[in-house]
Amino acid sequence: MSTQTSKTAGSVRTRGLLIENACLALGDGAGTVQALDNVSLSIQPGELVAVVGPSGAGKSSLLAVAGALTNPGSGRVSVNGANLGTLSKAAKARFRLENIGFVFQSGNLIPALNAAEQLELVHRMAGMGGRFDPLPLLEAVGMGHKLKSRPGQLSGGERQRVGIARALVTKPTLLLVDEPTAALDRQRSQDVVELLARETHGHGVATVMVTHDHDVLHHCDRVVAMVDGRLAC
Ligand SMILES: Nc1ncnc2c1ncn2[C@@H]1O[C@H](COP(=O)(O)OP(=O)(O)OP(=O)(O)O)[C@@H](O)[C@H]1O
Repeated sequence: MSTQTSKTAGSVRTRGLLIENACLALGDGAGTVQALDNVSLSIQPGELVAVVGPSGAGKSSLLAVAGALTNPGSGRVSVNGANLGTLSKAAKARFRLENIGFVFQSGNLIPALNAAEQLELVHRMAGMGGRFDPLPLLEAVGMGHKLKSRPGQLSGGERQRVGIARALVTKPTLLLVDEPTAALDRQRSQDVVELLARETHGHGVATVMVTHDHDVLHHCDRVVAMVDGRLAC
């Protein structure tokens, strides 16, 4: 598998996401499950990779270690050259906010905020400073005309679009997407994943999308399958 690298100050940095030999055991005693079993995966900037597999295969665990939410028991996870295992808890939280975008099943928007405010909040929380105009990003996802709409006034597909725009506010290196089409009909599922592909390619983001929806896989650059904590590419 080829990996894109860049030279900085004499050292070689791997861009995008690099997971090397990650193992993660969950539960304890006789109930211990090997959620990740020696998983290695490299995703380059501008690449949309789908992760498929049966329930319990380890897909959420993969997103959790890639997103610095869980430390693997062994192995190494790097995002844009930064080894997540060396970061303190606080540094990890900061790194997540500044470098990693998350998109969840239902959009996970804040009910009281309109579309523009959802994006403005992330901009403020990330301490990005300066004036922020949410319109270009919302226009990019086809939601420029619903700036003032709250989640309750939007369809499932529209909420998902706002969720994608919100995840892109910080210009993340890595976008982690969990079942984005679970609540959507066939056409909206196609639209949302097509949008993810466009934004991934346009912004040079490394995107990992967990999905059970095989109808959307043709939008992805690569599909990897997980079974029993292992990647079967
Ligand atoms: N907190 C936990 N304690 C113990 N075992 C766990 C825990 N969370 C997950 N597991 C187990 O780890 C394995 C991987 O779970 P994971 O949630 O990563 O799978 P998944 O592929 O995302 O499943 P699904 O498609 O159903 O969401 C499963 O066997 C699961 O039962």
